[in-house]
Amino acid sequence: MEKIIVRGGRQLNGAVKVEGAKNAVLPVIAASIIASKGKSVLHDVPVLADVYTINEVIRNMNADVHFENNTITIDASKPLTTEAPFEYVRKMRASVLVLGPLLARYGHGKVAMPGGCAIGSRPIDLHLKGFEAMGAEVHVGNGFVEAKVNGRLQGAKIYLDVPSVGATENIMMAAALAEGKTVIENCAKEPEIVDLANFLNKMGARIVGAGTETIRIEGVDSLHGTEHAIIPDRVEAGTFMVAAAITGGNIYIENAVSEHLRSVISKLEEMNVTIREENGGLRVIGPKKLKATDIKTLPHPGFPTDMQSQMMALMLFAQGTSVITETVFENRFMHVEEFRRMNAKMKIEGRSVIVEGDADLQGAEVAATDLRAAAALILAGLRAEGYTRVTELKHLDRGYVNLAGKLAALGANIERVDEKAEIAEPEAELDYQNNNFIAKLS
Ligand SMILES: CC(=O)N[C@H]1[C@@H](OP(=O)(O)OP(=O)(O)OC[C@H]2O[C@@H](n3ccc(=O)[nH]c3=O)[C@H](O)[C@@H]2O)O[C@H](CO)[C@@H](O)[C@@H]1O
Ligand SMILES: C=C(OP(=O)(O)O)C(=O)O
Repeated sequence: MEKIIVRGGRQLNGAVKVEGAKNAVLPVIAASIIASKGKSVLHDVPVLADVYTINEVIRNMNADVHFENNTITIDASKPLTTEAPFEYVRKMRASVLVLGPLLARYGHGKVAMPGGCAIGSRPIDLHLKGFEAMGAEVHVGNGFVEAKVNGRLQGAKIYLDVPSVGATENIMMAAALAEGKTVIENCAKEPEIVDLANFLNKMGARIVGAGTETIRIEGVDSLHGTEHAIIPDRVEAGTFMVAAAITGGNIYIENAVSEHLRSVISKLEEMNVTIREENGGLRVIGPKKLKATDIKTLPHPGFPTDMQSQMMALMLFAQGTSVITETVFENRFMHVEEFRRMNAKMKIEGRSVIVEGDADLQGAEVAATDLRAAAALILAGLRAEGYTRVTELKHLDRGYVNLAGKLAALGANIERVDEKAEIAEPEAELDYQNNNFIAKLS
């Protein structure tokens, strides 16, 4: 079992490059199986556990997948099988995104029903309602969801009760090959939706309006493989922004797209963090004193739930009390208990957490409860007193490429070790010339 050990107290400085976005590449890989002709070549693909999982899902369906040097080549032109078993869906809920492409191309798809996860119950009713509106028959039973249609899906007008990212993606992919026009109203507006629409359009789809609350899709008869570069990961960028802010450091984040990070930039600025656009990236400079603020997570362009726990770590060091309200997932506060192990003073009130600032945070052994919680605990460890040990790194590896290595390159005192190595290597080995930035900041 591996863990990350971080010792707080170092200011982070330097430059870091953001990878391609996990949440953009997963739907794009799922969409690649719609192509009945030609190969798709995807660039800037992050080397993540989730990418390996979705590659396995489509390989298992008979697609040829080759992943090397951040590029994936996918040939799905051979006949595919139309089933995704539980072993993949259990590892990664985004496996359910193959349902729309399968239904569109073959008139049939069967995927293990994704269960809930640490952040909430995460139903897929809106995906299924969309398929039904397009004429599919949907059956849920024996742990599977199966959708079929006789002939082609039919274009339809679909209103989403909540702007679900996954439902928008699944319906958009299905509608790309449906007969006639589909209109998705109250759809998700995330940058990853725009990236998927751009990919599908390069494959020959006719989609307009991605990034707004109404997407219009004119179905076409077939789609072909294409070449596409994945957009940069706004959540990874946001995580490094918090790393600069929490250590009072100065980090240049190459590839960070300010347009995708408006709400995060605005909240960090409220907390006194300096942020400048520079050569196609962002420079982030942490202040001497962070100011408390309040955050409410919302669908894009509101504040992203995937940055909620990292901001909670930052609020611990702000002057005053901050409040975080989580409106997207009903159970995304599992990390609060772990922060408390580090001596954080936090109170959960319904869907809000009241975070007491000026924390006297102390290193402790803590467990990641989801992938963003893993990052948040590491961020807190950068400024906590002593050693923080973060376990359950399988969550981190789903969504971050070498986070410990990248933070170390920026000056953090951080190591990833397996438990045996830690016993062999006493804490003293990890010690360093403490430049004590906390003293400088106060
Ligand atoms: C792989 C990927 O891109 N994951 C992201 C995606 O997840 P995902 O696509 O699963 O998230 P959704 O936008 O679908 O979920 C948002 C809310 O809608 C609800 N809902 C969703 C679908 C449905 O059929 N019925 C329903 O009620 C969910 O329970 C949740 O409360 O968007 C989330 C919200 O920005 C992010 O946190 C995830 O990182
Ligand atoms: C919740 C997340 O991802 P997923 O939807 O893949 O679980 C995330 O990226 O923070």
